[in-house]
Amino acid sequence: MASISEWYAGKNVLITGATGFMGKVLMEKLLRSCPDVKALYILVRPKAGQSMSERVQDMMKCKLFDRVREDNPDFHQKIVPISSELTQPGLAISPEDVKTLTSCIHIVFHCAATIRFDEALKHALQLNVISTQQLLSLAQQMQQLQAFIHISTAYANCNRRHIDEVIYPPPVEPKKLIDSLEWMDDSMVCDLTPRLIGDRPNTYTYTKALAECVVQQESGRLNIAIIRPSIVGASWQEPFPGWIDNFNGPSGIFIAAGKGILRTMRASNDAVADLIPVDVVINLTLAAGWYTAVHRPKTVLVYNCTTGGINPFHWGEIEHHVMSTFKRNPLEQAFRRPNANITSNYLINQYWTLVSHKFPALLYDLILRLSGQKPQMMRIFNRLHKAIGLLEYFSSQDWEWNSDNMNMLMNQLSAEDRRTFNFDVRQLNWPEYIENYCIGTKKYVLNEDMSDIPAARQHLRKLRNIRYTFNTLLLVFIWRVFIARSQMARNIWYFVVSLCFKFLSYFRASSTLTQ
Ligand SMILES: CCCCCCCC/C=C\CCCCCCCC(=O)SCCNC(=O)CCNC(=O)[C@H](O)C(C)(C)COP(=O)(O)OP(=O)(O)OC[C@H]1O[C@@H](n2cnc3c(N)ncnc32)[C@H](O)[C@@H]1OP(=O)(O)O
Ligand SMILES: NC(=O)C1=CN([C@@H]2O[C@H](COP(=O)(O)OP(=O)(O)OC[C@H]3O[C@@H](n4cnc5c(N)ncnc54)[C@H](OP(=O)(O)O)[C@@H]3O)[C@@H](O)[C@H]2O)C=CC1
Repeated sequence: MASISEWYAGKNVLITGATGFMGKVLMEKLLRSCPDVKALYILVRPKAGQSMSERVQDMMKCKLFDRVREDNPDFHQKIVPISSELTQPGLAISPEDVKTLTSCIHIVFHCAATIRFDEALKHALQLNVISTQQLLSLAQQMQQLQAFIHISTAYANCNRRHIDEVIYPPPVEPKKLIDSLEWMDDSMVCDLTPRLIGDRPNTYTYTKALAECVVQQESGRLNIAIIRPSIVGASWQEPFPGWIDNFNGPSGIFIAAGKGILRTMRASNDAVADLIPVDVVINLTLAAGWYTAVHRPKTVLVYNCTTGGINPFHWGEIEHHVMSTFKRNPLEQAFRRPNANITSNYLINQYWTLVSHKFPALLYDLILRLSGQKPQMMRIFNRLHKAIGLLEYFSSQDWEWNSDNMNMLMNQLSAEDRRTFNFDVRQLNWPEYIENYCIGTKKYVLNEDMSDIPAARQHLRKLRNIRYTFNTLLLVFIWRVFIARSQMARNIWYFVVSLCFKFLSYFRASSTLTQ
């Protein structure tokens, strides 16, 4: 049987969400490991004042594509951008482009979604559900289509503790919800949202669950697979270790901890941190594309793409390795020395939030105000607290995912494919992975140079000296205010000092006797 790379040779691939984190890694891997792929059609919209082509050109200059560029400097010729706004009717694809896509596409990877946890329900529904429905309708018209791969999330059913590789009944019939929300104004939808999402934590997981149901309903004549990754993190091996380009999920938390901003967070030390490297997800996705097209399973196969059941690692261990990496490889211009602790205790967390977040922020803003600058620290902390609040649900509990289909797929691959499209997370060395992940946030998210580490260390030493000076001044202040003003406090203080003195004298005497 043809290898995976051979199967992709000569194929036209359609990718949505190609400008996103996973979409880019998917494109890179396809271009590098399947060099004979015919063309990658990518649906892109203009954004932030940049046209579609400017965005695509910028994207291809990205460091992620360095290895592909080395192998084939003309790789951009294989990329065909198609203008599309997924929230518009017909995905806003021009009739000519529809004609091209329906006549030539062999496989579709649907990665686009809004992954924000605070997304308004109407928008999340529009993008994650209705666009998926529209893309499936387009796919139905594709004459050469062999497989449609939908990227979902392992947390689509996070209201369950044990999650099998099946599509669960939806919380509501998607069509009914779409029809109802159509006539409601935004404030009505906003009021109704908590009732609708029920025991799910946000509109993201809710709409991703509905999208799975839509995929099943529309699966009719199509060959479909669903990939459900857990928390997608930096790359493990490919194209190089530690590739990451955003603040989503744990990345923003790691950065905030490395910068010394985040000192406390509610998370369970013993809960499994179900992180999955992005290259693992992409390798599995490409392999699932091949399997779906070649073996044409009778039902929609769902692949839970997780690590917890195979090679578990816990949030407490993550905290330890993140802190240790940032102490050895500090980030530039840290606010304080990195020292974050996670706790599952609400009151302890509230206490440390007050002492280690709010108080230093107020103090820093006061200094900024006094020096004529604009206060900013409290604003940063308010945003951080909002983000943490949205993530805590996922870091305070664990889930069990069945990953039989991932194992089945691995067994279907030849030894060579298993190496080229490696998704065997049993080999993942977590401490090494977390170290590369943290260094990746430094290099690729914050664009910091590794050669500046000595200066960053020097800055940490300066912060340590400031802290010692501050603590000494605080002690003197406490002494002045509380001790020096009250006779009783003074007596207690002299008593404690004389006790210490006696203790020391005793020790000195006993140590001279033993010599
Ligand atoms: C010592 C460490 C110990 C570890 C402890 C445990 C850590 C546990 C952590 C996590 C585990 C759980 C994860 C579950 C995952 C589920 C899996 C999936 O299926 S999907 C993927 C997940 N999706 C998200 O992660 C979206 C979350 N993000 C949002 O919903 C929004 O970004 C939100 C509400 C957090 C912030 O919204 P706004 O409107 O305030 O800000 P905005 O527009 O997003 O960003 C503005 C700027 O701030 C940066 N930013 C965003 N998030 C940041 C952050 N967390 N820290 C710092 N900067 C951040 C952005 O890059 C942006 O920068 P510019 O304006 O472009 O320059
Ligand atoms: N990251 C994670 O931890 C996890 C992600 N997933 C799933 O993986 C998939 C990819 O996630 P990820 O790459 O991290 O997400 P990103 O936010 O990085 O990328 C989202 C992509 O969707 C595109 N998109 C969003 N809105 C529109 C629109 N209206 N029209 C056209 N395109 C649009 C974005 O384009 P643009 O650049 O124009 O905004 C971008 O390319 C999603 O389906 C997500 O649910 C699942 C589990 C975990």
